[in-house]
Amino acid sequence: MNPQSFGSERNDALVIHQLVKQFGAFKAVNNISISVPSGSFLVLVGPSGCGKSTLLRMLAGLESPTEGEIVFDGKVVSSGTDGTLRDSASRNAGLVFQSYALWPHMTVAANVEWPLKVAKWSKAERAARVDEVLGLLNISELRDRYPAEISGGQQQRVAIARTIGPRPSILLLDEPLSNLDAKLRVEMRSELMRIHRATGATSVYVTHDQVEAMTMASHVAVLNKGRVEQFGPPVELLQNPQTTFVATFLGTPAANLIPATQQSGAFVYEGQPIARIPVNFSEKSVKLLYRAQDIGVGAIEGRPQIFGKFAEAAPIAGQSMVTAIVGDMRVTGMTDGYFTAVPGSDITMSLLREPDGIFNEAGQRIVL
Ligand SMILES: Nc1ncnc2c1ncn2[C@@H]1O[C@H](COP(=O)(O)OP(=O)(O)OP(=O)(O)O)[C@@H](O)[C@H]1O
Repeated sequence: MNPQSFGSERNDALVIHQLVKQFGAFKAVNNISISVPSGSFLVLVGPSGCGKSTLLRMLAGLESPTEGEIVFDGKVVSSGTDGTLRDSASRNAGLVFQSYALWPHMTVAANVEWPLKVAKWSKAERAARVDEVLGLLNISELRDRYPAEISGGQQQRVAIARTIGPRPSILLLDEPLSNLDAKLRVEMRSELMRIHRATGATSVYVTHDQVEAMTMASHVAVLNKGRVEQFGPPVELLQNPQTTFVATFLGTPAANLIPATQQSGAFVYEGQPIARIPVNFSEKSVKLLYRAQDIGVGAIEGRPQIFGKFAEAAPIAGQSMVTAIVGDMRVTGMTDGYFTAVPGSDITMSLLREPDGIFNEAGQRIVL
């Protein structure tokens, strides 16, 4: 398929088409295709080394693809086929890094003005735009300070102001909050969402923090070893993970997966029947998905039980999230109030409902 027509047919602002980035024989990005409409907030999430930054650097034009294409607003900006590599200005993309890299010898206002000068905006337009973006980021009063005279969180705001100044249609953010403390991170998350809406740009945001991904995204791509494990709206990924990797990577706490085998008409774990077998189901060995809220703490009459050793409990909104070590698994359930026990002591967990998904041994969801 021609990616250019693919992009314009779909009318999507960002189309990534069969993208590959190879370092020697190693494929850091291995055949990724994703497409999102204008104004989307696409989050790339995944464990360390899965290829998030490499993909973002290709979107920014800092790396060229080995194969495949990137299409912004219907225009091919990078192509592994014909070697197209537009620079970041002509691809109308703005990049915010983890490290803010402000120019230390320039004031806040001058830092924000600089890219507008480079883009040859007139003096009056520059002055108006600097006022506007400093206002948008709530840092107007810092305009005459130097980077060394403001806090880390304020520097981050300046870096964002500088990036959105030239009105990029695509905003690329590489773990921009990772240098901030926990409280500031949460505040800046909402701020970034507000700025995203105010600019109308299509944003691509890289993080390894799945909570950040789930709160901010309109679309999430979960990456694993250079490939997309699953792509979709955050709720869809949470409710309907297609692989055990996604099920255990997303969600707080992550879902539990209990191995089971078919024996005399039931799924059995450690000799105990724990779940019904769906009709016409042939797979012998499976992994059953249970949400933490579907696992109770203690023996509950009439429900299948599993036995382990107490590991830890964390209070969450009036409930306790209780984790047991069961064989070589961690199993997390919920109970009302504040739970405590001696680490290593025996604990019984009850499965309150039938599993919320069945996966084969290769980790793929079995569609019933
Ligand atoms: N210039 C390079 N040369 C060789 N290998 C590279 C290069 N850049 C990245 N890699 C490798 O490609 C893989 C993906 O790296 P990348 O930085 O994209 O991962 P990431 O998902 O962003 O990780 P993190 O969350 O730790 O930042 C890693 O195994 C990395 O070592």
